[in-house]
Amino acid sequence: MKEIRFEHVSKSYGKTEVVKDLNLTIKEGERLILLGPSGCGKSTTLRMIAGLEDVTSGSIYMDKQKVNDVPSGKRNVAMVFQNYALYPHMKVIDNITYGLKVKKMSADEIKHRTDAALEMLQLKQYKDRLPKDLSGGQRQRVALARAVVKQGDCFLLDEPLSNLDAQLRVSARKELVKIHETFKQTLVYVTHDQTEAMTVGDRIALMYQGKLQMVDTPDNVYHRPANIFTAKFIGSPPMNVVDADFQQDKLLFNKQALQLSPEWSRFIQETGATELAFGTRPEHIHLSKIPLDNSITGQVKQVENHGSSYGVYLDVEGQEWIAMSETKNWLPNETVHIEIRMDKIHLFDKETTNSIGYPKNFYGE
Ligand SMILES: Nc1ncnc2c1ncn2[C@@H]1O[C@H](COP(=O)(O)OP(=O)(O)OP(=O)(O)O)[C@@H](O)[C@H]1O
Repeated sequence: MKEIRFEHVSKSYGKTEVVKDLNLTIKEGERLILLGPSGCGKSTTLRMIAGLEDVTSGSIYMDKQKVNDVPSGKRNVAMVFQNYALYPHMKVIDNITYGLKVKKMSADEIKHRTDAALEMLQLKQYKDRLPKDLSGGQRQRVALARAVVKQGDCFLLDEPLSNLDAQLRVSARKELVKIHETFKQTLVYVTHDQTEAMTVGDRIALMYQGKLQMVDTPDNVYHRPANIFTAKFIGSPPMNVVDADFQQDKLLFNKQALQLSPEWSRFIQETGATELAFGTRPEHIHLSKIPLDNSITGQVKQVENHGSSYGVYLDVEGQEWIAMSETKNWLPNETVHIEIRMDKIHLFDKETTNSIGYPKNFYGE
């Protein structure tokens, strides 16, 4: 088990910097998720840990050792790739044991480790098959078994579940967490799927355009997003983030106003912010056909069926909002009253896009 530390790490391909001044400590034994949209630099970051990519500037440490110049084979990491990278001409058992044989491990130790991995990943009955005769899910389990038997210090996974169907992903996700709880290696997991990140991660490191946006627990990333990008990336449908003005104890949307709680108005005054972006999650909005206390109005644009609830798109003073509703009887162009959970709001500095923070003792802290 090892701590992995990035100190001012940047990576460029030619003139394009794809990872920018990354400072991140991955704690020994934790499950850290590298999350972000396609092309944000997550795979490159993982490959730098594995030693499959050079670092352009800065340093990577594993515990106290700087590993920039340590070759991949000497870093004691096990990696699972998105396409599994199994040897097509080798049986399952040989795929799993190959790396151990290359390392000249004793036959007894190889058998011990392999039997345990076959058992854990329910692969015993497939051990003599070739990869082409396995389903996607089974191949994925072989790739995991091959990584598990290495018993490396770090377990690196690059979108390991992306080739599986939705149901298999859920069971594979649980299996992975179980494996990790057995071995407790430092686990770094790349995905662009926020559900996977929320369910598997002890912490999530969210990246965008090569820059780390926030690193924190799934709860904090969801409830206390550090900036507008994080607020909109996490959560589905995404958080509404719209322009608002602050005046005394009110938030103004053009001529309409929402009353703030005394804690929030004091807090905003303390920060001195006036140009604000206001955030509210679609599930924290309640729609009504009749006027409500502390509400504003908007016009219904479209209703979308989400299965268990309906997404209602609204025009509020020229800005688009989305609210979740349990009912679908909202008519296009109808004026509706919008009530917001004022204890669950988010405010961002419009210029920097960073959260202005939250009043002390808010959410019962
Ligand atoms: N060998 C390479 N040469 C040039 N550019 C590269 C190379 N590898 C990656 N890139 C570029 O670096 C950027 C980051 O790529 P990376 O694979 O790390 O992104 P990612 O976040 O993992 O994306 P995805 O989820 O699509 O795999 C992308 O713009 C990509 O095109």
